[in-house]
Amino acid sequence: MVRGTKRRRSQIEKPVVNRDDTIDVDEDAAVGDSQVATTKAYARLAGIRRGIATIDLTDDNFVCGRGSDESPVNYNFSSASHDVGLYRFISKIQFAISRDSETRRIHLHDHSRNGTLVNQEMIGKGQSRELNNGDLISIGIPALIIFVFETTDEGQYPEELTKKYHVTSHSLGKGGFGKVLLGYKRSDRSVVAIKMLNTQFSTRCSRAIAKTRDIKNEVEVMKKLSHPNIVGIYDWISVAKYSYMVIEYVGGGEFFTKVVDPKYNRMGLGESLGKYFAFQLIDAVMYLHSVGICHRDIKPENILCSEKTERCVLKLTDFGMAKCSVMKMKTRCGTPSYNAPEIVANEGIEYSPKVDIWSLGCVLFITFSGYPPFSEEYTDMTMEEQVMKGRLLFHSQWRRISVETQNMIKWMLTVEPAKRPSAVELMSNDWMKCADCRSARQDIDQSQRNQKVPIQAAPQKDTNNNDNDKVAAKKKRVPAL
Ligand SMILES: Nc1ncnc2c1ncn2[C@@H]1O[C@H](COP(=O)(O)OP(=O)(O)OP(=O)(O)O)[C@@H](O)[C@H]1O
Repeated sequence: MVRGTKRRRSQIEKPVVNRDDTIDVDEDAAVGDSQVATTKAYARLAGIRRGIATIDLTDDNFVCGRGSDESPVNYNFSSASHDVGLYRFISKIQFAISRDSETRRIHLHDHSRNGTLVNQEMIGKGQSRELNNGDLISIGIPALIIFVFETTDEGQYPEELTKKYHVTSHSLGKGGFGKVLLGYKRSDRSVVAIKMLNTQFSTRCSRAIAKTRDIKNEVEVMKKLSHPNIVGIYDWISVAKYSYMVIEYVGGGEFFTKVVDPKYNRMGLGESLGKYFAFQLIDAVMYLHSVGICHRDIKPENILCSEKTERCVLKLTDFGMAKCSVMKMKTRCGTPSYNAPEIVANEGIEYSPKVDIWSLGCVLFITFSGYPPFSEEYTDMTMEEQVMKGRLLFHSQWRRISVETQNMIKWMLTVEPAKRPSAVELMSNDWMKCADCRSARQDIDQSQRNQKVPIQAAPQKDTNNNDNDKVAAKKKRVPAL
């Protein structure tokens, strides 16, 4: 309890703190008075940071902050006072929430000098903003997310989903069949990505029927997999028009964005960083093939980065095209510029998981050099011809890349599948015995150790230079939104 807040507490209404969801809240803050508790909540502040309660909003006006004799509050954050990284940002009056009795619209009013953010956007002292279901509320900086605002009257998402997850309005990206939203598991408040797929068109559009089948297949395949370089799946909920895949949150964006980052000047990521990523992708593909799965759509857009930092853990995703490789694979699928010659030939002849090695070769070619090996833009021959001939152009970018690396890429891009290496052959090659590959291994192991700690938002910068704070921040994973 923050000193001075207790005596005045009775003067303003207490919030109802939802016990199901509450962690480490002191008794006084946790118990609402019975008069208020019987009133139906119109909205809820779902605490998603350790020590922050979930608060049912029943009254049209609600105030929170550290509180004091002069500034009484409904919720005083005393349960988070141990959380130095957060508590130092909280003002006596942090923000207020009001509901218009006529329009029923709900607004957040920022009263803090450090500021309150809604969906990562600073509101600013004295400013207000309307709140909508799923909005994220942070304190001071975007990464310090403390609440998900949830209205209680909306059936926006199916109960099967919302009883297990807080679904936020924060979009992580859009795909061909829907969007990906940030979410939190109710059980441990860990962060997840919720991929919403619209299956409505399945009755009308044959391509969408295929995609509906893909979703089931994608889920079945993902459920079989467990590897640090492959996005994990937690849940799959399918209700009416929508399918919701609850998957591992990977916060650093697409690998594609990294490869084309202007800071590399269209020159590629270079030998050292390239090998660091090559090791991870070869390891992921070696694992996939060892459990009998062929991805069939490996490309930089289907690889996610754990962080926005230069060195990060890569995660292979989008298993919509994946297939159990003991089954016959004949279908022409994937992305043309990454497709192996045996797929491009389209002769209905069976192909093998070596098609993934070809696609991986294309990904690594562009990773090392900054330009794709095969493209419609190379006008001297069609892309099909380029692929069928395995025609590779080594421009000046390759001058800074070793001959050994060039040979490895050429090996992966061998037209004849039988002569193309398997992932095991790649991994056991001397090329993989290097400091960058060892460093990748260490970083993967470290990220797995970090994942055992419930994932929570934490400050990105330690401006106080407080050692205890630094240790605490290191233990937590910061979702880079
Ligand atoms: N697990 C995740 N964690 C964080 N962000 C993600 C995650 N999965 C996807 N995203 C974000 O959402 C965007 C769209 O992802 P999605 O997989 O739906 O795209 P897509 O491959 O184009 O879609 P489709 O599966 O329909 O082909 C990605 O570019 C990425 O920015």
